[in-house]
Amino acid sequence: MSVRLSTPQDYSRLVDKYDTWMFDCDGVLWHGDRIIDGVVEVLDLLRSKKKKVLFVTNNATKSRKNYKGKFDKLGVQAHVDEIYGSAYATAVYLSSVIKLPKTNKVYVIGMAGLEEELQGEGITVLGGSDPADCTLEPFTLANFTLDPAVAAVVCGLDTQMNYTKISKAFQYLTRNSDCHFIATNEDSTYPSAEGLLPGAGSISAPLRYALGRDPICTGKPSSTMLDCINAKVHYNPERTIMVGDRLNTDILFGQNGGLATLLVLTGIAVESDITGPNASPIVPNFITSSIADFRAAIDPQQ
Ligand SMILES: C[C@H](OP(=O)(O)O)C(=O)O
Ligand SMILES: [Mg+2]
Repeated sequence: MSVRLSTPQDYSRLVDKYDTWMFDCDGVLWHGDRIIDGVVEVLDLLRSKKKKVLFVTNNATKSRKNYKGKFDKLGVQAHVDEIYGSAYATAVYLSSVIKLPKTNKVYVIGMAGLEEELQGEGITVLGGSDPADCTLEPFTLANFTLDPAVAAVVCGLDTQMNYTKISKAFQYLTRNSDCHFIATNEDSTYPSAEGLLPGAGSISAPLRYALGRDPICTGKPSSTMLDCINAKVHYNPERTIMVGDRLNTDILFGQNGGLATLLVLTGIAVESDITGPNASPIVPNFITSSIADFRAAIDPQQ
């Protein structure tokens, strides 16, 4: 049963109870490039109380460095080592978990931030933002030469998705049975500033359907993202809380990692997801409308 936070004591007690706060980004801190009201004050409150703050996003369109630029632009204090994205988790998964040989290459359906993180791990990338692949020209196999060095296909949110990219990825995944199929994340939608848009899960869907095969997912709720954090940050899971807006990624990620979970209703999840006949079986520990509600925990005497 979830606890609905409501009184100033509820918020101040939660702040006191947890030392490490992991925040999802889209739908919790911002919608696109529009910051959610109250976020700066509440993050400042947590930092003033010496809380560890981490940012854990499934959005693979940006690298950690890109995100640092976004935080700076939005006036949110963040250090690049506090930022964990599914692009980074995917790069670490390829380099350190499956230990992809550096002679191999990766075909990417995704954007520059994902390419940057992969290249940061010494991985050679094909596709992605390459103009030759970002085309609406008809794709024909007669004009395609398979690169035998490609040993993995990575699929993330790609606003330049097209038939050429799906077809090339399909060739790599069907003509080489050992080729890894990896999705940065499986969010069906994501909350832009103007409303919902198809997410990375809707970008990999055509490939899944054509292949009849599911990818390995490296983003939330997969433990890969938490493994990346564990490799860099020391924290006590019992005094750590994951704050998210999507039940089947953020809250499930927190539960899988043995963390407390707080659902906010400023992003994907809506009231009917948590109450009523069609409520999700994924039940957060705590629920509040917005991160801004924690302003009630800011001592007016301070
Ligand atoms: C929605 C998700 O980002 P997050 O909410 O994990 O920051 C994504 O952009 O697919
Ligand atoms: Mg989110």
